[in-house]
Amino acid sequence: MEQGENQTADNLPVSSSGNNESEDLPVKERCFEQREALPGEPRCVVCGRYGEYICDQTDDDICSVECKTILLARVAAKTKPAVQAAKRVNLPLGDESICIKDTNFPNIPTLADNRITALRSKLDICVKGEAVPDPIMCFSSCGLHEKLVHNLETAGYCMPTPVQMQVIPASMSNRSLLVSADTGSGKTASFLIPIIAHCSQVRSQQCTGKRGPLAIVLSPTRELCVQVEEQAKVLGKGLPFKTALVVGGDPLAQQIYRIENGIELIVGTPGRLIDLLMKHDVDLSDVSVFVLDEVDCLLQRGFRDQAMQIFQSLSNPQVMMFSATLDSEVEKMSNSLAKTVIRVSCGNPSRPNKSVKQVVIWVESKKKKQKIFEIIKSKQHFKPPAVVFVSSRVGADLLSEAITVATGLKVVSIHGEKTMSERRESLRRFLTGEVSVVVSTRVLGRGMDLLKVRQVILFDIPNSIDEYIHQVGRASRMGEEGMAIVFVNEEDRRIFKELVPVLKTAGAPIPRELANSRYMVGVSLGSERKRKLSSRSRP
Ligand SMILES: Nc1ncnc2c1ncn2[C@@H]1O[C@H](COP(=O)(O)OP(=O)(O)OP(=O)(O)O)[C@@H](O)[C@H]1O
Repeated sequence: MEQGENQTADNLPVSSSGNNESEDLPVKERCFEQREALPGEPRCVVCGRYGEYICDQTDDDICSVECKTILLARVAAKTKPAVQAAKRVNLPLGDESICIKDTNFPNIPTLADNRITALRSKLDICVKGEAVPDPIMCFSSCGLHEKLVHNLETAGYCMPTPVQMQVIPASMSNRSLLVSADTGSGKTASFLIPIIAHCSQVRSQQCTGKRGPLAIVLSPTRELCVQVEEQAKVLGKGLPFKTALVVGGDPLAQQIYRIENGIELIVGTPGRLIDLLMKHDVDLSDVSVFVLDEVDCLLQRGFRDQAMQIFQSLSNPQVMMFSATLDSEVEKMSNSLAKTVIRVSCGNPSRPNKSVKQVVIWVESKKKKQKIFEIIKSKQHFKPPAVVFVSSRVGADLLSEAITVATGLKVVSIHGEKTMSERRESLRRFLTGEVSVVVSTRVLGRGMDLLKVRQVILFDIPNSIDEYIHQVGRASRMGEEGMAIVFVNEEDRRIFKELVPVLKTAGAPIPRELANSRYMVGVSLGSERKRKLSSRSRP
């Protein structure tokens, strides 16, 4: 140990040089307790904050016990031959061959800051915040456990998507994040990978047998929770990583039993999680990661109070918030969850996915059924499996029956009034190809990864442009081409002013009745240009 260092908890030497005040203060346990580095001060090699301490095993500057643990895990992972830390990869856009800049792998050639900026710009990544970690170009570059890298490969994740490139290193530096990225761009794995890495690392270093949850993911719908939990299980296979699904409609007792038996991650809807926490004493003191998936929805009235209540029962967690649609209102509200966030924006969020062709048809309400029957009967226009979105639960049941009668096809409906087992069964039948059409309320509108679906029909256009963007997004995953057929008539006038500019930007034909509608007065390309500029100026 160097002279002038104090031995402290966890064998972390505290440098006393130049900072007499810190001598009496305890070593920072968590990264977020540390302040940002001032110009010229040492920076933590893991998170970039003030590097107040020196890691005795590596001689690197670090900010806290937490970052020391991460650093040592990375060093250990680096020495394992199976983890290829310095793999050369081609940029997905362009023909440049570059390596990852990772301050924790000093032997890897790094990119200069201006090239990092160019790389972000090429990948359509915008960031805002202090000392934002550089993007990674391959999964193995951030010291992930060998098994996790293997699981990613098995799942077919050869390289990270742009949102993953930026979010994974930022999240692994324990920074809170507000992320917007296109529908179907891989946001789920961008928070699951760091969660799995964190949980398995904590467990492998833990001496006690205590296994209270370490992370919570909140999602607005049961179906989305089921999907996220399933993906978490796939990616965390073979690691000390267990999950609990906490959603309404499933027996509460089973959920409590599972948590009591030791898990790492809870995936749940706000209502059921609150219910569980009120009725049962779940120890959340070890939860250090809190994810709000579809954050704009979770911060809307109806969910907001519950989400905040859950947040308040945690002690200073790292908060990660995601959606394809974020506006300034959500940004403001997100400040009450995390004070200093990194803002990441990838692709073209708050716009319908470019890979989905939008076909808007003006149809009077009484003719809508006839129109959808025609489409479904047409070999040229019907591209099953297809999701039909409607606005009401009764409407979903009636329309699914009507389609079956008119076309002879097997159709199921999914909405919030059905039991959980009915919803699961209908989704199973749809996903396995047993039925080719599902009629759903907005329950399937957000986040659902309906892999083979390339066609959605918005029988009833939703009330907000954000829900529109999410529903249209079900027709494409990872840039695959899809189609959204949208029925519109004067009853949908509340959305006209937002819809038309969105269609114009996408180059989608606008029905004459919509373009000439008296509810369109005052909407011009000028206002659209303003909107584009303001969204571009956002991070
Ligand atoms: N790195 C990757 N390589 C290959 N496939 C990936 C990768 N990351 C994610 N995927 C797949 O891409 C699909 C879309 O991912 P995901 O559902 O996370 O999108 P999303 O951004 O959350 O979309 P939405 O906003 O609609 O919820 C999924 O099928 C997922 O398994």
